[in-house]
Amino acid sequence: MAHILVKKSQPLKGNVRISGAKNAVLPIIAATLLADGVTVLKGVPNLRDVHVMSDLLRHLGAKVDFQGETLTVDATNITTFEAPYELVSKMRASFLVMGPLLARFKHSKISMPGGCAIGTRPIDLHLKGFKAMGADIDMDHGYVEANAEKLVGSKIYLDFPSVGATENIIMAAALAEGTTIIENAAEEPEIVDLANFINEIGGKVKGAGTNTIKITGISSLKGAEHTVIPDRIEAGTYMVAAAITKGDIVLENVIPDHLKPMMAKLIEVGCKVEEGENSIRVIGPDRILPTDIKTMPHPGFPTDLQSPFMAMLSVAEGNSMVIETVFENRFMNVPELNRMGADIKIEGKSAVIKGVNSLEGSNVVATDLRAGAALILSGLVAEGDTKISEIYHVERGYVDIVGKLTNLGANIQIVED
Ligand SMILES: CC(=O)N[C@H]1[C@@H](OP(=O)(O)OP(=O)(O)OC[C@H]2O[C@@H](n3ccc(=O)[nH]c3=O)[C@H](O)[C@@H]2O)O[C@H](CO)[C@@H](O)[C@@H]1O
Ligand SMILES: C=C(OP(=O)(O)O)C(=O)O
Repeated sequence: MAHILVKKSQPLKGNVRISGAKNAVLPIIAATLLADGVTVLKGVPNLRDVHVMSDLLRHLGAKVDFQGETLTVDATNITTFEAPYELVSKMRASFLVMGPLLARFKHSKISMPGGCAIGTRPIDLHLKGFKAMGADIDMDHGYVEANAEKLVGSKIYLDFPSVGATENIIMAAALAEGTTIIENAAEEPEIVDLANFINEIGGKVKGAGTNTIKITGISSLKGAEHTVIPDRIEAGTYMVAAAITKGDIVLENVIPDHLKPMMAKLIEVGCKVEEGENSIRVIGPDRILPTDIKTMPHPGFPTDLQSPFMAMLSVAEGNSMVIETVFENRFMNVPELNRMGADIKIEGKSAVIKGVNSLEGSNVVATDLRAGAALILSGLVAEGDTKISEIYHVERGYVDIVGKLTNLGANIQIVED
């Protein structure tokens, strides 16, 4: 098992190219199951989660080839509709194959994704959507089995704008008979990218990016070529890296519109932010100013950047508050930050952060993907060595984070234990 060793670093400076979005490409790979023929995806990030999703599609019988940033899928001949525990337990997004399999083959059996470090993460809203379209759902021995004679378009109101449920229902509806309307749908940019992809393969999805999405079912879909949007969460993490190290970083390959909540907060904490057409420059202040953050579905502040922002606020000049409203257990990194000398107290959904003057390098554990990124950011400004273990979490979502930070001047390396 390897760990990441971070030493106190100089202000990070230079350009960093942002990779394709993990949370866009995973549902899009699932959606390739809807199409006959070959689909070519460009700008695909070389991440552990992308390899897991590729393996899952191969298990189902699809041909998948991943070279550089191009992923080619031919899902014309699917040989099984079952996703086993071994593959689903590696990554919750595996459950996104249920909608497309059900739509195309009227049958699907997927291991129930369990909870994870950040919360219980039920799938009731996904299933509510499939049932409304006419599927029978059975739960047995840890598996969810869905069967339908045919899927019929329906009006579905989501109790919460779940990203995954919105995606799974869009994919199921793409090949259903008639029209599906999703109300209180998630509005994240990744939903828009999925809808664009489905339209490129011949589908009819309207309204993605708003809270009402209308999908008109089509009888069959054909492969196409699509370029994945840049990763706004990876981008936000490098923006915090500039802020916390008093650095000056230009992010290339970003869509500034997707980063509005992050830019607004960074300006509040004292950063200078310059927006280009496909780039953003962030210049960190001498000392971070305190602020409050409340995570919300898009276009609110994203929960996936809550831990990196908290790491930054832990060294602010004053007190901040972070309220996590999306996942019930996303403060797992707090004890680790406190081990590094941060002063953070949790009260229910809120974390009260007393800014400290400095952090101390320690042995810490990456409890989840973004918690791991937060610890790397803290390590960049902590006195001494920070040794972060369980780094496979970080590798799920950041392409070559050690290489990209090193290019910006960070003192960071992977050490094989
Ligand atoms: C692969 C991917 O894209 N992951 C992202 C996706 O996760 P994911 O799609 O799992 O997140 P959701 O939007 O579905 O979850 C948001 C909240 O809704 C709850 N819920 C969800 C579904 C359901 O059927 N019932 C239910 O109660 C969840 O427990 C959670 O509290 O969106 C999250 C919210 O922006 C991000 O943090 C994740 O990075
Ligand atoms: C929570 C995340 O991902 P996942 O939904 O794949 O666990 C994330 O990207 O921060």
